[in-house]
Amino acid sequence: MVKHTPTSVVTIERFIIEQERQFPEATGELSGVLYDVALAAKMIANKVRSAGLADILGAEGTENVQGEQQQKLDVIANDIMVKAMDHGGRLCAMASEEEPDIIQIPDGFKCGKYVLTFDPLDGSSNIDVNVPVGTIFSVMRKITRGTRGEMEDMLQPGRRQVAAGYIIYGSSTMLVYTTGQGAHGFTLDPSIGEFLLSHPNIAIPERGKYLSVNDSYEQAWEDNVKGLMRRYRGLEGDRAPLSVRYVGSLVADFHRNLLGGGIFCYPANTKSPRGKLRLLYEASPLAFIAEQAGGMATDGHQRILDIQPTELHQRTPLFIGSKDECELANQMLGTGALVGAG
Ligand SMILES: O=P(O)(O)OC[C@H]1O[C@](O)(COP(=O)(O)O)[C@@H](O)[C@@H]1O
Ligand SMILES: [Mg+2]
Ligand SMILES: [Mg+2]
Repeated sequence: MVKHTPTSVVTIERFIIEQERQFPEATGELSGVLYDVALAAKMIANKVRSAGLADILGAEGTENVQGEQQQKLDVIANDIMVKAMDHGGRLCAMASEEEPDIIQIPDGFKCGKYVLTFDPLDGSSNIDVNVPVGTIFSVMRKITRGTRGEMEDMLQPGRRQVAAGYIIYGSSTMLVYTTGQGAHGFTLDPSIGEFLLSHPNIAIPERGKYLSVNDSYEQAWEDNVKGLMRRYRGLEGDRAPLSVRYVGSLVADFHRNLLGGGIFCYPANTKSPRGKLRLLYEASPLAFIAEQAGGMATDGHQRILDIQPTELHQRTPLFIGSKDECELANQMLGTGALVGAG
């Protein structure tokens, strides 16, 4: 792989090609999928940036399959993703947080060998208050015969992902992705409209600094979860307390912890016994990134990437980020017993 100096100007397209060259058998189809995602990201970034001026804030007045009120930008971002991805001839089907069923490739367009699942706009509750939001995506290879995408192609464990990533629409727009060769970050240079390599080979600190959790659910947590949070906060055992940071946009909380070290937790609670976050297009893609950056992702009992999905919109408890904090989660939740100090 070409070594880039901090000053070399590397567009995401060039970086994707260099990665592809590592695989002589590569056809370029996966690279094509990543180009299309980068294009969709620029178009969504444009909408998010001027949302306040364009009357696209607020609720759409419709509900999605999760029973959530859809925001106008949820629907706009979903449309942009579908329209950017459905005619390139690389995908055979898609699935989105905002659509109940599999999104088939329209008749007349060529079907390809990949499936894409995505969360078009993550952090919807933060759209109207100008707090960072994101987009999350995951790519897997088609495993069934025939041209059309089937449920079986979607319901694959995360370890089968061939690519995954997210875009954060924050003070700058960044795209972070992996194809299993490390996790790399690109910053959108608005003056030229290009994603440029800014964070090659991201490595998450082994021991975290931040704890991201919505503890307004504390009353609804199991005792072992409460015990775990007391450990993270240094209220029990001899760990230094983590500093609490919670934006309420998974992508933004994850991104901070990926760069600065920390753990994002969305445990199950009596109201949401399977947690809130969706396995296929939130937990699995971020788990692939976390592991490629030297971190971990677990539901407290097993590796997120080993969970066999059974439903398109299934949820999972999520503990993701620095290795040290994730291992403590496994220790304390896996056995359910309160583990000794430290
Ligand atoms: O308000 P809560 O319960 O803390 O949930 C916040 C979580 O819900 C989400 O907004 C769910 O994602 P969507 O906005 O894509 O539905 C996450 O981004 C975030 O981490
Ligand atoms: Mg989301
Ligand atoms: Mg969403």
